[in-house]
Amino acid sequence: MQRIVVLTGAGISEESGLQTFRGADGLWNHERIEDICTPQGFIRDPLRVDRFYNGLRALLPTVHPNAAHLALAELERAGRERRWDGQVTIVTQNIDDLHERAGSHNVIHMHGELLRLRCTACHATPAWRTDCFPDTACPACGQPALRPDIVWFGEMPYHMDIIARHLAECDLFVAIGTSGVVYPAAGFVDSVAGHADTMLFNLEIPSGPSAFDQAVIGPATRTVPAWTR
Ligand SMILES: CC(C)NC(=O)[C@H](Cc1c[nH]c2ccccc12)NC(=O)[C@H](CCCC/N=C(/NCCC(=O)O)S[C@H]1O[C@H](COP(=O)(O)OP(=O)(O)OC[C@H]2O[C@@H](n3cnc4c(N)ncnc43)[C@H](O)[C@@H]2O)[C@@H](O)[C@H]1O)NC(=O)OCc1ccccc1
Repeated sequence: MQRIVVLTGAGISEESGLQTFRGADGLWNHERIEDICTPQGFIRDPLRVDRFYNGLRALLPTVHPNAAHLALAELERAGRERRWDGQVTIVTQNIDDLHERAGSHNVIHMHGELLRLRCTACHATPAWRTDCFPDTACPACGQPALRPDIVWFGEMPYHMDIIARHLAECDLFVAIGTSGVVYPAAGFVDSVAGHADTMLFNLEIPSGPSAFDQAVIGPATRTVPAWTR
């Protein structure tokens, strides 16, 4: 049984029409990380943070999974139906729902999900609704303590124990569409060195010596289906 862990970043959703963070027209070119993607920024100006994520939430119904998302979902299905002796686990840094909409089930959102909220009082994670604002009462405890269920800088990513187990057991680690700048995700390739082969699918070779055994350069909608076929 081949065990594959696939780490995905904003680059896999770029051809679906979702901006990346650091590309030419990246999200971080228009907003300061400190204002939008830190707990301090949310405390300082929750409406501004809400406006930013509502902008992304409004986009989501207008975009669709692309050939790279669909290829990964098909690979998972082939494993489940024993057409291939293997298992795929997707660990995504993305907060969009395109992997699930493509049909993938084994998806771990280490940085949270755009369509979820989290109550800082009772830790419930209700689904986001259009009529939700920072002062909306939590449906579980009634406290006005809801925030986006997104991992911001300085906060511990989700499911790190499950992710660590999958990384320890995998024999192939694949990274797709990520710049390898943000930790702990950027350190996963080093953590599997010695027990797994490693492949990178990206538009460009990241700077510095590549930690990957193999790099496949090009748009993910072309390179990923060619790899899974
Ligand atoms: C900037 C960096 C140096 N800072 C960090 O890493 C920090 C601090 C830190 C921790 N450890 C360290 C070690 C060293 C240095 C710093 C640190 N890390 C943290 O704060 C993390 C949390 C980080 C998570 C922050 N949240 C995000 N996202 C959610 C929000 C949101 O989404 O709005 S990060 C966000 O940026 C990250 C990078 O983005 P990418 O997805 O890689 O996108 P990017 O635009 O950068 O690149 C796109 C790539 O795709 C390629 N591409 C483009 N188009 C295509 C295409 N068509 N096809 C193929 N490829 C393509 C491009 O070539 C490019 O390479 C992703 O993780 C993404 O989720 N938390 C934590 O460490 O907690 C500790 C802790 C421990 C105990 C207890 C408490 C706390």
